[in-house]
Amino acid sequence: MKLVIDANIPAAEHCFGHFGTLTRVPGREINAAHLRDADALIVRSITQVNDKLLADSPVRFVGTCTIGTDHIDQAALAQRNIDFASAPGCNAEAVVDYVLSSLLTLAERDGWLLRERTVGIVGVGNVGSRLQVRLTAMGVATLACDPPRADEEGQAGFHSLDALIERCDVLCLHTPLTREGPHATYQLLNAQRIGELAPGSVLLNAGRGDCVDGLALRSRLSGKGDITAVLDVWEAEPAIDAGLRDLVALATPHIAGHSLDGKLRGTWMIQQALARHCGQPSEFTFADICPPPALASLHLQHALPPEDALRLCMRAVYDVRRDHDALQRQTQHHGMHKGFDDCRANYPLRREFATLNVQLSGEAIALEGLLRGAGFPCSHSEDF
Ligand SMILES: NC(=O)C1=CN([C@@H]2O[C@H](COP(=O)(O)OP(=O)(O)OC[C@H]3O[C@@H](n4cnc5c(N)ncnc54)[C@H](O)[C@@H]3O)[C@@H](O)[C@H]2O)C=CC1
Ligand SMILES: O=C(O)C(=O)[C@H](O)COP(=O)(O)O
Repeated sequence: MKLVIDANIPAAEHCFGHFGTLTRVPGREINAAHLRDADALIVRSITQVNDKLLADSPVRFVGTCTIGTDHIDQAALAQRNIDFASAPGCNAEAVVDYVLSSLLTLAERDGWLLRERTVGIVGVGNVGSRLQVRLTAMGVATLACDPPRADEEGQAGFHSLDALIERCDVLCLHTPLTREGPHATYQLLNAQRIGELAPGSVLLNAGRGDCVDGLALRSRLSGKGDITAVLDVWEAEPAIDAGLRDLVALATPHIAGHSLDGKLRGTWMIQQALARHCGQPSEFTFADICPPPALASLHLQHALPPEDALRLCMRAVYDVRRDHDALQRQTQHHGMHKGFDDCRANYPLRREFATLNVQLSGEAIALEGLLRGAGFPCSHSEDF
């Protein structure tokens, strides 16, 4: 079997080598010529998989090691009888880590407390529901908006987007990009809704760039300048709008889900799907390919203000400011397209909160509920 695979997929040889010959190509460069004699195509989110790409190809399986599928023309695949798999939820925990890191960083910078804010979650699927669970466990009020789920499950527990805009201090977008249907998300946050955001509110988008009208956001930020934005995803990636980048409090290059754990989980899920496609048993578990973290535990032994304790643990694992600084630096030196993609291709090793065990003793034991809620496994230690 011949496989064409995005060069930026970790553990590719380990997961796919036993299926046949691998040709590794940077995701944005994969073209029809690469697929002329390929049997399977394995991508991440930056390869547009459509009729044009598949026109002369014998490919029978396409897998994307990502949650999002808006880069895949699934109708074109179905028409050609090509088996398709994505990796739902693979990096959802990493996105939640990103959101918490961002909100706690802004809270510190601007002098507010997350537990005193109401967070609106738009799109309550794998990412949004995990975010809601963690925030609730941390004592933070949340409101959920998910009209497709509300249609299916009933309205209880769901609110309209307009209600969230009216009632929330923070709005987090975790919707897929869809352009058709009653709940299409293309420019869900349009100029009118951006205009309605209350002064002092925070808008965070870690779904897809096209769900927010970037021009309207730019004009609100540069005009009144009375809201704060966090953007991980952008219109026209990788050639993002420099003006908007400069106005956004935390600007990152589509890396919210880029934990090693999340990427490996995506690779592993697609390896399983390819094994099913080939009628082969899957040969290894996720634990076989996921290495132990370099930092496995830390010990807190004295009382700390709760959000300081959270930031301490969080930054031992992941600090969103590093990704913000890298995007500024790389795009200023290399231009938008190259700078944005370089940050992603050379992304430093990042693990998830769940890989850090927080040992607690003395007065710090009182922090257990909060830290567990935020996603850190905790244990008690009397050894120090
Ligand atoms: N920034 C990043 O690195 C990452 C971004 N993503 C993006 O986040 C999106 C969401 O991820 P998951 O939660 O795992 O997907 P999911 O498919 O589990 O959940 C998406 C939810 O959004 C809801 N939804 C659809 N249209 C809506 C609308 N108009 N208003 C409100 N809710 C709506 C759906 O009903 C569903 O519950 C992905 O589709 C992907 O585009 C995912 C992973 C990483
Ligand atoms: O899973 C998704 O959906 C994502 O957006 C990915 O985490 C983004 O990763 P890349 O494929 O863009 O590296």
